Amino acid sequence: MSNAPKILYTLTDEAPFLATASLLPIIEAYTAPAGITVETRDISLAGRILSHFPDFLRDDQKVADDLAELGQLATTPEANIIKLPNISASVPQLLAAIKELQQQGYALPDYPEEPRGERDNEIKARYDRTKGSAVNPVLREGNSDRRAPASVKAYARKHPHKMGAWSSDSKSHVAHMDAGDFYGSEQSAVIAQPTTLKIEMIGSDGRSQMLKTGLKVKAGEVVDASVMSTQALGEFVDAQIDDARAQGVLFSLHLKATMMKVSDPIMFGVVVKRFYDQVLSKHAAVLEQIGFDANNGIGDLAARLPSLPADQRAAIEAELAAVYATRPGLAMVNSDKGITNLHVPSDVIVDASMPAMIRDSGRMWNAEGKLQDTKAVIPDRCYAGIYQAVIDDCRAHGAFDPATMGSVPNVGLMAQKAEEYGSHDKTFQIAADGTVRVSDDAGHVLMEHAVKAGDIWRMCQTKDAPIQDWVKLAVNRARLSHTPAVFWLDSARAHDRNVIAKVEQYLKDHDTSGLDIRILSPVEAMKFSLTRIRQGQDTISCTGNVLRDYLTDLFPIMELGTSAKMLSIVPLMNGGGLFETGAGGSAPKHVQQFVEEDYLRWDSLGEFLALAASLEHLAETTGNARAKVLADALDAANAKFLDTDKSPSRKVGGIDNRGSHFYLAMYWAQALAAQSDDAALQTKFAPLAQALTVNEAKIVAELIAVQGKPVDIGGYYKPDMAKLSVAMRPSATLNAALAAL
Ligand SMILES: NC(=O)C1=CN([C@@H]2O[C@H](COP(=O)(O)OP(=O)(O)OC[C@H]3O[C@@H](n4cnc5c(N)ncnc54)[C@H](OP(=O)(O)O)[C@@H]3O)[C@@H](O)[C@H]2O)C=CC1
Ligand SMILES: O=C(O)CCC(=O)C(=O)O
Ligand SMILES: [Mg+2]
Repeated sequence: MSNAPKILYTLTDEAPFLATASLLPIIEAYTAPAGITVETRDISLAGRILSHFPDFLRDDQKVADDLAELGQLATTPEANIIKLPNISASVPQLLAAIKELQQQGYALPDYPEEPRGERDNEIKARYDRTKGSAVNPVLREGNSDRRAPASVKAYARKHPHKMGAWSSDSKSHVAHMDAGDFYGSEQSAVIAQPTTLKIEMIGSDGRSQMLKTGLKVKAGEVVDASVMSTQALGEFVDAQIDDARAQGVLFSLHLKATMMKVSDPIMFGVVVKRFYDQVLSKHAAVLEQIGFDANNGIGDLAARLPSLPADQRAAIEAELAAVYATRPGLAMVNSDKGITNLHVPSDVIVDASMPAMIRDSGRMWNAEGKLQDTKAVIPDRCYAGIYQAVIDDCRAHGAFDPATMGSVPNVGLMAQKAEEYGSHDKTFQIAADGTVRVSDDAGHVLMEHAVKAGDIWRMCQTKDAPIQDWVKLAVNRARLSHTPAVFWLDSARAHDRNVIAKVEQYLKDHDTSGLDIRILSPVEAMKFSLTRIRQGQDTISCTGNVLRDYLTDLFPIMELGTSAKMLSIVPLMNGGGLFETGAGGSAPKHVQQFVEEDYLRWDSLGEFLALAASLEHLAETTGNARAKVLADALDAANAKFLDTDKSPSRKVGGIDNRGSHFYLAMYWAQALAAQSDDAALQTKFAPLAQALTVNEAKIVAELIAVQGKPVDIGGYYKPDMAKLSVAMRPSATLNAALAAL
C-alpha cells in the first residue's frame, strides 16, 4: 500500500493541549523534511460544543465536526492518529465551558438543565452528545496494548519515585454492596442470529413503554443487562457513613462518572443525598426552586446559594455545618479551597483516585490538609474487590518498591464500545415499579429484570470480532514478551462466563505452545500478579474494558509514578493505528499551576512514545523509509531523554514541559545527524543538532527566565492560540533554530 504519509494530531484540553503549543511546532519541523504531513484535528470539549451549534454561530465562528471525521477515519487502514487525553466533561464542566464560550462572543444557547418543550430537548440532546467520555469510544475501533516500554521501566528503576509507607494496622479499606448491585443482577446472552432487539418497560399497572427499539445485534455478540437498586444503594451508603464515623476513617466515594456518564452521576447523586440528607430534606422546596441537582455534587449547591436571600442562605449554611459536625470526615480534593470528594462528580475518578490513595499509604487528604486512613466506597462488586486485594497485600508486605517491582502490562478489550463503557444509550433510570424486558425480532425474551422506580437498569454489548482480536493480541503479546498472560474473568458473572467460553474457543485458533495463559477471577488474578510483581516478575493482564481502564492507571502509577509514561497503542481492527499518549488524564491542576506561575509540570513522555510508534506504523504502512529513520532516531532520543532524566521537575526553577521538549528536540536532532541510513536527512539535521547543542545553556536559561509569575492564555476551555503560542514558546534561540531548518 502506498499513500501520502499523514499523521493526524489531536488538539485536546488542559495540560496536554498547552503542551501541544510547544511540542507540535517541533514535530512539524522534523517530519516535513521526510515528506510527512502532520495535520491537527480539534476534539477539545470547546471544539466539540462549537461543532454541534453551527446554527447559533457566525460563519467565521463555525467549526467542523473533527471528531466525527476521525471516528470515520478510524475504521479505515489509512488511519494514523495521535490521540492526547481530553476532558470527559461532567455537567458542571460543560456549564463552565459554555459560559466561557459565550463570554468569548459565541452566541451559544444556555444548557437546558430542566428542559421545557421540544426546542429545549433538542438543544440538551446536542450538548449531551459532548458530555462525558464522548471521544474515546468513537475513536477506539481497536483493542488496546498498554505497557511501560523496557526503557521506561529501566528509568523508573533507576529513578524510583516516592511511595508512601504502609502499616499493617492501616484502617483503610474498600466497601462494596453485598446485594442489589449490577454484579448481583447480571444476565447475559450470546446472539445466535443477527436480529434487532427492543427494550421494554412493563409497569406494575400493566402499562408498557418502549425504552429502546431497533437495536441491531450481530451473530456471536454478547449482550448483558443488569440493575442497580437505588434503595439498596442508599441503605448501603447510610451504613458506610455510620461505619466510617465509628472507625474514625475518612469517607470517600470512587466512581467513573465520566465514562459511565449515565449511571454513575445517578449513583453519585444517591450518595450526596444520603450524606447531606439532613440539609437536603429540610430545605427540599427551596433547593428545588434554585435548581439544585445532587447528581452534580454538593458543589452545585455552593454555586447556587448566592441566588438566595441572606437569611435563607445562612440557614442552609448553618445546617451544612451541622452535617459536617455529625458525619465522618470527607476525603478532600482540595482542603485549602474546601473542595470535598462529593463536590463534583468528575473530580474523583476511580481509575486515578484509587492508585493515588494506594501510593499515599492508603490514605487521602482530610479537611486539615493531612493524610488519613480512608474508607473507599466502590458500590458495585464487579471490580471493587481488586482494590481490596491490593490493600491487603500492602498491609501484609508494605508498599511496593518501584526500584525492584515487576510490571503488569495490559491487553484490553475495548473495540466497538465493548462492555459497560458502551452502555450509555442503553442505560435508564426507571420511572415506575415493574419489569424491564429485552426481546428479539421473533419475540423471544432474552433477559428480564424486576425493577423499582429510581433503579438504574443498563445493557451492554460486546461484539464477537473484537473478542477474537483481543485474544489474538493477548497471545501475540505473551509470545513477544515471553511473559505469562492472565485473562481476568469471573466465572460468577454471567457476562464473564460467556466471554470465558469464547476465549477458550478462540485460543485454539493460535499456537499457544510454551505459553503460560490462564483464566482467573479478578481478585485471584490480582493476587497472582502482585505476588509476581514483588518478585520482580511481569504478568500480562488481559481484561475487559473497565479493568483495562483501572489497571492501566493502577500499575503505571505504582511502577512509574504516573500513567503519563505509558506506551498506549490501539491497533485498529481495519489496519490503521491509534496512538494514545499515556493512560492518564488531562491533569487540570497543572493548568492552574501554569496560569499562576508560568510553570507546566505536564510530562509529555507519553506523546514522545506515541509519536515514535506512529512514525514506525507510518513507515510500515506507506513504505516511507524516512519515517523509519525518524522513528529510529526518536527512539534513541527517548532513551537518552530518560537516561538523562529530562522530565519536568515539579517546581519553578527547574525545566518544565517546555524544557523537556527542548531536550527531546536536541537529542532527536543529534540522533538524526549521527545516523547514516539517509544522507539527506543527516545533512539537513546536522546544523540544527549543532545549533541546539551549542546553545543548550542559553535556551534553557531563556525557558526558565519566564517562570514564576502569572501568565494569561485567554481562556481555560478555549485558550487564545496566539497568547498560548507566545507563552509556550519563550525561547527566541530555540524558535530561530527550528525556523532555520
Ligand atoms: N484518554 C483520555 O482522554 C483520558 C482523559 N481523562 C480525563 O482527564 C481529566 C482528569 O482525570 P484524571 O486522569 O482522573 O486526573 P489527572 O489528569 O489529574 O491525573 C491524575 C494524576 O496523574 C498524574 N498525571 C497524569 N498525567 C500526567 C502527566 N502527563 N504528567 C504528570 N503527571 C501526570 C498527576 O499525578 P501527581 O500529581 O500525583 O503526580 C495527576 O494529578 C478528566 O476530564 C478525565 O475524564 C482521564 C483519563 C484518560
Ligand atoms: O474517556 C475517558 O473519559 C477516560 C479514558 C480513560 O480513563 C482510559 O482509557 O484510561
Ligand atoms: Mg483511565
